[in-house]
Amino acid sequence: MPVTGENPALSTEPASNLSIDNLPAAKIQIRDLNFYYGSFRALKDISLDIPDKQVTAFIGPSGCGKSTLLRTLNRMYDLYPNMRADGQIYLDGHDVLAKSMDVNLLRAKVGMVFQKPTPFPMSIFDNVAFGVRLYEKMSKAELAERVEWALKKAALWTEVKDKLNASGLSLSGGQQQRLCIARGVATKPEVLLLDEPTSALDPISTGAIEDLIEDLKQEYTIAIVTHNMQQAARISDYTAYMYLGDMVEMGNTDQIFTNPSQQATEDYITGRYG
Ligand SMILES: Nc1ncnc2c1ncn2[C@@H]1O[C@H](COP(=O)(O)OP(=O)(O)OP(=O)(O)O)[C@@H](O)[C@H]1O
Repeated sequence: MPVTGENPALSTEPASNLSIDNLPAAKIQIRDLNFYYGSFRALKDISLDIPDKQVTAFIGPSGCGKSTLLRTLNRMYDLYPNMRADGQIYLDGHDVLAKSMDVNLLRAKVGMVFQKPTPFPMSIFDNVAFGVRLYEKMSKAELAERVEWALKKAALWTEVKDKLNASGLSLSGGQQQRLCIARGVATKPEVLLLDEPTSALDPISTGAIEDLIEDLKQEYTIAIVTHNMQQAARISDYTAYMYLGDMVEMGNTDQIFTNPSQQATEDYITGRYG
């Protein structure tokens, strides 16, 4: 990570809308973040910390800006000329929004898995090896070892170890999503962004991916967008509730689900919203 826009002063300053006791060290700090699609302001002065090696869930009604926030964290919007972010995002104190930020390196550190499984039209092995080949130089044996490691992490190895040359597209939906997670962890990112990763999956595949998230948080910082309130309650340590581009409240998941400080949060989680 190039040393650009370092701002160590931020690291001890918690964001003001957090109601969190003993928040672990922040991996990502977001301050006064606004995001625009053309003239439409989809994120409004968002400030929050994403704690290191924890699962943070983003919940809120459709269109409130959850995916936009996630995509801002690894600058997925960069290719679109009419989209822009202002404010500050720091990853370990490095300014993510700085022009000088190496975006490829950023995306190697901050991996993303999307709602729909998106395997590349290539073999299972090549799907997982894709990002590794892009970012690292290693021998064939080392690459094979890394692919096996990633497939094991994604709880897919036993199902595919005898058909690594088969197309990624030949797998079931749940397997394809675990393949995408394997591709996501293969580059050993520090942060994993999961945008509704189980919304297209059956309960068994969903359970497998939830177990996997629990396991992955030992090593990775995870931010997940989910519409499934039970899922947020089951797998996250912290929960942030968003509404119409605002960050209404963030807190310990138990506290948000049992004793939120905002009426709007309570209305949403108890199903009274809308
Ligand atoms: N490419 C785009 N161009 C213009 N506006 C967009 C674009 N993508 C999203 N928006 C708008 O930005 C706002 C936030 O959208 P976003 O997809 O982040 O919401 P969300 O909370 O993730 O919704 P959902 O839960 O339905 O996925 C919405 O008003 C949406 O219409």
